[in-house]
Amino acid sequence: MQIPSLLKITIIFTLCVILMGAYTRLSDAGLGCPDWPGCYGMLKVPSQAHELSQVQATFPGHEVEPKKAWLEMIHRYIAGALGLLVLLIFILCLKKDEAPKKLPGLIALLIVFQAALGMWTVTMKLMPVVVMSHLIGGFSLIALLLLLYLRTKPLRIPGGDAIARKLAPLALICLGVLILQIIIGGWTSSNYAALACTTLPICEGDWYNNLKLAQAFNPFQGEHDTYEFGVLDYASRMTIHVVHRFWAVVTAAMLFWLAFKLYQQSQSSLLKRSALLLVLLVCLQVALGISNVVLHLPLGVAVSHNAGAALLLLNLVFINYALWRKA
Ligand code: HEM
Repeated sequence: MQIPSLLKITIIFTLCVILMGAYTRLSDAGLGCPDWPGCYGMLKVPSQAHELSQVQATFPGHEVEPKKAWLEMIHRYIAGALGLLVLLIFILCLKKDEAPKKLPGLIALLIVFQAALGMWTVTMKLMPVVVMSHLIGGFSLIALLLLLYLRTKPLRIPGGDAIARKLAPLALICLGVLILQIIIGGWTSSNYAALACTTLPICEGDWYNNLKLAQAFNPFQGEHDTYEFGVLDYASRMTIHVVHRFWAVVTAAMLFWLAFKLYQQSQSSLLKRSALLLVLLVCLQVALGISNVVLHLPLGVAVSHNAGAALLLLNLVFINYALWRKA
């Protein structure tokens, strides 16, 4: 199989792993298996009588919840399969003279680090800074895979669009703004701050005087037996939520501006289509964010909000690549 085809499959597979991770976390199944890499020390979820009595002996006080444990194990197995795909891509790139070497090497290192973050997510009992880093690791992985795909593909992307090329710095700033919004989103979900503010357009009560920025964004939250369901007080959670909403306004405005400029100035139909897709994705993402609040975080909407963020990131990586690429 050709490297670009393999990369295409791997990118789609990575999106599935990211969504499965979000589904697992939102189903409160992140600690479905309290150990790593096995589940209660086994390759599959313990279900037989003798396995359950072994669990009682090695994990006293723990009760196996099959649904949660399976979600966690399926996520681990498909993430393992993704690791093998990434390794295969790395080997194929090493073998092929004209293929890039550094980028696949970086991706291979990233997936090893991502596996370590997956382990720490469990062993450090859902510590928010680890959970958020794991989410960012997944997003970085899919973005770098797309970059590699674009670099290995015989390109039909315009490189000589001199007018649109002037928009490259704006596109890069927009990418930075979006990445920050994704990080704040990850911080919102890993601190269980989604429902700390349920009115629109801003929070209930005297929210402005209750903002606690320093506490809300302190990555060190002290020692706790578990961070499941969050350890921050209400005001800090509300602050995180408010910042995510405010930065969403900045993000949406910047991305709309980029899309408008790109559509207006680009000579290429591919870039014009990317600009239209950007507008569509921003509208969808904001609508899903608002639905998260109004409908009290239904699983399907929350997972779709995660997918929307990943697609926005991919679109902006593509636009940046097309604009920054040498003619
Ligand atoms: C460009 C706009 C936006 C982007 C890129 C974005 C991105 C994200 C990301 C990446 C997450 C973490 C998802 C996860 O951990 O699975 C998140 C969470 C969240 N976002 Fe947004 N978001 C945007 C706009 C909004 C808006 C406008 C609202 C509400 C008015 C909103 C409400 C939320 C809520 C409530 C969560 C927490 C969900 C949870 O606990 O799983 N977002 N966002």
